[in-house]
Formats: sequence, C-alpha cells, structure tokens
Amino acid sequence: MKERGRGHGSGLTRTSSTGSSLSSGGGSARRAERVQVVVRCRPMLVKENAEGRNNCVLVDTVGSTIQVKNLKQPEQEPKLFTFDKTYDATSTQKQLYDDVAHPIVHSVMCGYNGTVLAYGQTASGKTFTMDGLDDPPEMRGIIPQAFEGIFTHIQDSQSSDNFLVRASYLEIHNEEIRDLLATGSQSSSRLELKENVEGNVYVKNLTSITVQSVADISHLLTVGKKSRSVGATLMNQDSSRSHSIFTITVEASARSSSAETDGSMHIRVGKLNLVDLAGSERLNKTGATGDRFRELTNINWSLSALGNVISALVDDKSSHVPYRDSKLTRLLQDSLGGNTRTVMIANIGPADYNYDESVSTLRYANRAKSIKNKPRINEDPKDAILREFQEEIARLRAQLQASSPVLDERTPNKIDPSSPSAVDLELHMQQLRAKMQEDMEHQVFLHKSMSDQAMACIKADFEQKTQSEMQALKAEKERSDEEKQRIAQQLQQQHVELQSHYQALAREKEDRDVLAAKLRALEEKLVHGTNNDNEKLLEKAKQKEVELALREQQLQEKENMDEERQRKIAELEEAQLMAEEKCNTMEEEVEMKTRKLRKLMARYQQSKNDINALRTELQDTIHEFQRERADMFLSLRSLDQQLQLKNFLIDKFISPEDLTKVMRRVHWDEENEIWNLVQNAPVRSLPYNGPTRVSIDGFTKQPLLRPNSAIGRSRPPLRQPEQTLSQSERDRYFGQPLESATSCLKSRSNTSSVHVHSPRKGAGRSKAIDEGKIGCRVDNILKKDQDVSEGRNHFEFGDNSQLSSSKVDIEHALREFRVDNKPSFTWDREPQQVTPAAAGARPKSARTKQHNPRPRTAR
Ligand SMILES: Nc1ncnc2c1ncn2[C@@H]1O[C@H](COP(=O)(O)OP(=O)(O)OP(=O)(O)O)[C@@H](O)[C@H]1O
Repeated sequence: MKERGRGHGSGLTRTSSTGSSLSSGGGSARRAERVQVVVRCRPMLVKENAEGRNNCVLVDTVGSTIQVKNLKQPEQEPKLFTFDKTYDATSTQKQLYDDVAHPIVHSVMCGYNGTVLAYGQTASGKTFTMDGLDDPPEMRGIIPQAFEGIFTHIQDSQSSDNFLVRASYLEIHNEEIRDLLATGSQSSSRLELKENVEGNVYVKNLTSITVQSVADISHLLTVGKKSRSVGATLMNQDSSRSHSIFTITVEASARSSSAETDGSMHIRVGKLNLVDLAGSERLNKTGATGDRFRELTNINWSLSALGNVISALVDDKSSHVPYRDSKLTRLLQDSLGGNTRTVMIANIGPADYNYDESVSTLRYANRAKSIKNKPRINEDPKDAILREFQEEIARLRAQLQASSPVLDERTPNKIDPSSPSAVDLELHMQQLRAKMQEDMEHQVFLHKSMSDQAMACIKADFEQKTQSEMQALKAEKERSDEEKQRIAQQLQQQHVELQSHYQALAREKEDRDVLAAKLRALEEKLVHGTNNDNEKLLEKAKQKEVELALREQQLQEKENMDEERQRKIAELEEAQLMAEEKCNTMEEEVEMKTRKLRKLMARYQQSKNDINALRTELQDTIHEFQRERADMFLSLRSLDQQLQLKNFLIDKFISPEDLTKVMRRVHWDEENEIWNLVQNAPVRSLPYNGPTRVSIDGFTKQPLLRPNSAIGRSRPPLRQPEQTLSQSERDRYFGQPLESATSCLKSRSNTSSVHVHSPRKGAGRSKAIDEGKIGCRVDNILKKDQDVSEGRNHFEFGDNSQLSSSKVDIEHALREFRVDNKPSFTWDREPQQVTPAAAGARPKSARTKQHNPRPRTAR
C-alpha cells in the first residue's frame, strides 16, 4: 500500500492499491449459494405517459413473478418469469435496500465479499436504484444507504473493535478503466488490470481513500459522480455511458469470543462492490453516431461478454468461462462464480415499446439465477492494512512510553550545601564589623572612667586582639574568595550542562510530538465501536445472526418445499394409478382407463404447451439473435469502412518504404491491446524488393498500385513523394516538416484528382478488396462520424504522438477531400480552396483547426 496524501475534510487518506487481495488468507468454508436475482419495474415516465405508451408488464410482488405481454401480438401468451423477489412501481428505495442490500452489507461487515449489481436497458432505473436522488432523503439509493448501514454497524460495535474503511470508485468507459477519485493528471490516465499470485484481479494504482464517517464517504461519491461519463441519448437525458463500480473495503479487528477460540484478535476483511452497469441499447433504435456509436458498441460488447460468462457459469457442459473477454467480466470475476455474495437487480420499464428489451433483460436475469458462488469469510488475510496500522500504533506507543522525560535523573549535580556560600561569608564579615564597632564603643565608654595605665594596657590588649582577628578574617576572606571562584566555575559548568540538557529535552519533545502526531494520524484512520454494553451487544449480534439464519432457512425451506411438493404429487399420482389398476370390474376398469386417458391427455396437453412455450422461446431467441446480428453487422460495417479509409490513406500518402520501416518497428502490446512504435528496436529482417504493399498480419507483398483517376483525368504519379521520402534518412513519421508533405500533396494535386471507390457500395468495396487495399492498418484515426441520413462520412483525427507528423499530413490532405456516397473522392486542384460540397462534408472544427484532437467525452 502506498500513501498518496490527504484527502478531503476530516482526515481522508489516499492510498493506491498495488495488488492487495482481499480474498486471500484463511477463511471459513461455506456451502455454495445462488446469486440472488430480483427485478424492479419502474413507473411510467412523464415522457412515456405523454406519448401514450401502454403498460405491458404485470408484477406479482407476493408470488415474486413478472409477466410481460407483447401488445403487438395479443394472441401470444404473456411471458412469465419467477425471481427471488419482484418490485413494482410502488416499491420504495428503503424497501429495496432493506430486502436486497442490507443482508449483503451485513455480510461485508462480517468479513464476506458482497456485490450488488444493477443491470437493465438504458433508462430502466439502474442509477435511480443504486444512487437515487440526494433529496428528499427517502429517495436515496442503495449506495448512500449502504454508507449509513456500514457506519451504524461500526457505532453499534464494541469500543474495543477497530475498523478501517476504504473506498475506491472506477468506471469502465470504452473498455478503458478510469479512476473516478484520482486528481490532477492521473484522473485521465487509464488504469491496468493485474492479477496477483492467488489469481485475484485488481486494478493497479487505483486510488483508495480511508474514510471515517458517512460524510467523508458521501463526499467521495459526489466527487466521483462528477467525473463519470454521462451523456444524453434518445432514451435518457442523463444516461450513464460507462459501467461504474464503487468499492468499500471494511477491515475489522475484533477479539474472538466463542468458547472454542482462544480470545485472540482477528482481522476480517469484507469488500462491497456496488455496480451500476451502463444500459444496453439497440444500435438501430438509438440512432447513435460518432462517439455515442463507439460507446454503445463497447457497452453492448461488454454486456454481451457478461452474458456469455453467465451462460458459461450455468452450463454444466461448459469447461471454460470467458472472463477475459472484457474488463467488466474480469473485474466481476469474483462476484460471478467466486468468493462473493451477489445480488443482481434487473431493472425494466413498463412501457410496451420496450417489450423486446424487457424480455431480453428478464431472460438475462433468469439465467443469472442459477450461478453458484462460494462466499467465505476473509479472515486474517496476509495483506490486511489494519494489521499494519495496529502494529505501527503499538510500536509508536511503546516508543513514546520509552521516551518519557527523566528530568530528575539527568539534572546536573547540585551545589554542595555544606560549602559556605560567598553571600554567607559577606554577611558574616558584616556581623563581625558590627560587633567590633560595638566593642570599640564600649571601650570608649570604659576609657572615660579608667586610669591612663589601665587604658594603655587595655588598648594594647585590644589592638592585639583586633590584629589577630583581622588576620583570621583575612585568611577567611582568602578562603572565601577561593570558594567563590570554585562556586562560579561550578555554576558555569552547571549552566552548560543545563543548556545541553534543555536542548536534549527539546529534541526529545520534538521527537515525541512527531511520534504522537503519527500515532494520532494512524488512530484517526481507524473507526471504533462506541458501545460498551457487552450484554446488549451480544444480544444484538445474536439477534442479527438469528435473523440471518432465519432468512437463509426460509429460502432453503422454500426450495425444499417446492421439491417436496413436486415429489408428493408424483407419488400420489403413481399411488392412485396403482390403486386404480387393482380394480377388477369392467366398469371400474373402463372408468380407470378413462381417467388414465384423461390424465395422459392432460399430460399430453401440458407437454404440448411446454413444447409451444419452448418453440416461442426459441423463436424469441432467434429473433433476439437476429437483432444482435443486425447490430453487430452495423458495427462491422462501420469498422470495415474505417479500415478501408485507413488503407486508402496508407495507399495514397505513405510510401511502401516508409510502410516497411514502420512495419519493422511496430509492436503489439498484448497487455494494453494497442500497437506501439518501438524506437531503436532491432530491425526485423524483412525482404524488400521494390515497391511493395505490406499488410500488418503477415507482411504480404503485392505490386504497388497507382491510385485510380477520376474519369477524364490522368492518374496521379506516386514517384515524387516516394523520391522525397527515399532521400530522407529518417522515418517520415519523426520530424519531416509539414511543408514537404504539403508540397508533395500540392504537386500531386496539380496532376489530377484521385478516384477511389466508395466503401459503401458493394461493388466498390469488393474492387477495393480485389486491388488489395484491405490489409493495412494505422491506428491514428480516432473518430469517424457517420451521418447516414445525409449520406456523408466525416473523418476526424485525434492525438497520437507517435504518428503525429503523418497524422498532420493525412489531416491536411483530408481537408481537401470530400468523402461521400458517390463512387469517387474528389481532390481539388487548388488545395487551399475547399469546395462547398467539401465544406459540407466536414465538421467546422475539423476544417478550421490544423490539429483536431478527439473531443472529450461529455460528463
Ligand atoms: N423507481 C423509480 N421511480 C421513479 N422514477 C424512476 C424510477 N426508476 C427510474 N426512474 C426515473 O427514470 C429515469 C431513468 O432512470 P435512470 O437514469 O436511473 O436509468 P438508467 O437505467 O440508469 O439509464 P442509463 O443506463 O441510460 O444510465 C430517471 O429520470 C429516473 O428518475
């Protein structure tokens, strides 16, 4: 795990996953359980009501069935489907959450992986079900309600339990994975899928942010939603053009409390995937063009890959599950047939004009019902981040304790209290002086009353005494001066010691502050339970477990009862038949046989009905298949046209030598599924004998064909651009000035116009194929806008640094071309003057800009 800075508000922490797998580690084994499938039918939209659409869906919420009637063929029986639960237009967001998502959220808090996946046609209510509306609160969808569910669970847990909650948000748009929480330049970069040693798929460098509250995680959802690819379609004003996955990872550490366990701390890691798939749409129904066309092709492709995975999972004979067919199926690998509790919510609309799509959605969902997963608790996985955090917190705490201040021990030696201080000595001398003064005054008083002799005696005595005292005092003073000096030295030394001690203390305090801040930051990332009432908690946990067990039991019982009922009916019928067979009388026999016959007739009728139902189903499937085939054909045709355009451009503007050079350097990047130009690559030996056309997939050679001319005009020579290019040492793609290409084009334009066959005409296409124009590919043309109604094709080019100068050449040339349904391309003699027809054939932006990068997806 790699820290990438702080996020919003109260301590969100960004991390990037580098392969953490949640399903690793020991886990308690569980029996296989079915993917739960529920269906929600939204109410009629205002637009649909205004258009006078009829309702063709009948939802039975009690019997969990749903019937769809084809109002165009009233004689046809309605199609009946049974699911785990069905919800009609009156269903509330809370009802959906409580029934469908709450059990999954609860499982995630216990260490299971869980997935809630919304599937359905465009505008069927997937985003409404998953995200809902912010206001009023009861309109919030499953995702915001799950946030509350998770943090309420944490609050209700014991205060000794620690939780680490992380969130990530990604979208798959046009088969590219984008990080919806990334900031700056990273937000537009596409991410790679990786697989770790345990075979778990993860997204490399996906931002994962630690959150501490509902507000934190809701903020992430809001931020991510702003970056999501959304666009208006004929059917939905705010249609999601990508599949989105909001993932919440909850790591919980709790002491095991059961009698069998040792009471040690365990970490459980649950991962909740909240998936809002992009809506399926028929290509011919939406009239999508340009970017929308490309998006739709990708959406339908990945949804059909998901359908194939579902089919393979429920088909006992199938030994291979094609998870690798799309990014979506790879990311959902664990949710479909893996270690995850999964609920699929199939959304449909009630309007009759969506009959086909609704039936198709219900069929898709019906198949998913049979998928079996094997969820298990992810206990003590090796790579749990919570464990790392807890170990780090313990280490920091120990470090902090060890470094607590020990001021007393380290205080420098105190001054010896027995040694007389200089102050005391001064005081002592002053007292002595005062005493001497007093003595002298006393002597003067005595002197007045004594004889001279006595006086002389006393004086001599006094002087002697004074002298000796003075000497003693002097000696004392000398000692005191020495002492003073010693004390001063001692004081200075102590001062130095104190200084260094204070410095050490300051350093220590800084270290402690850093440690404390680190500890605080780590502790802040964890969320704790707040409940200390153990008995209440245990009771609550038990109650929840009982509820969960009850739910499971009810489900199991329902399944068992169905089986039992079927078995009993068969047994009774058998017994009745046996008893009846024993009847002796003719009458009884006749009666019995009549009954038998009736029964057989009933069975026959039933079988007939079944066969009819199967026949209808087969017809529906064929119908559906044909529709899909038509869609596929449309996309194929579009791709074919693009291919022909690229071939045409290669033929006209890239010399065979250049092409050979490029072919020697191109390399297919398996991982990213793109072609790259490898610079300084060892040159592959490729025999080249004169003008050659090369196809990417085999370096086949064909004689170079000069371009055809328009009727009545001479054919343009290829020699001049060839010469220009052959004189150049370097690849034309790296640095050949634009002017040379332009002049080359101009000189070619002086000769004549170029005539090629329109790719739309069958004869033209086959001729192009005959002439070997198909077979080359350059992937620098990024957009083709097909305006079918006007019968024109627009071509635009995007940024591709590796082929930039070649792209500019081609773009420049295209500015002078018009491509339309007529069986020829017209190339004006004067390239700067675009004919009115050509002007109509190109979007304005493409004509006015020299370099026209691919327009960004609308968000
Ligand atoms: N249960 C519902 N109750 C009321 N309105 C709903 C319900 N479900 C969907 N809608 C409305 O239907 C419209 C389309 O819904 P939504 O955008 O959720 O569809 P979608 O399936 O996500 O479409 P797309 O795949 O194009 O993104 C929205 O205006 C939404 O408010």
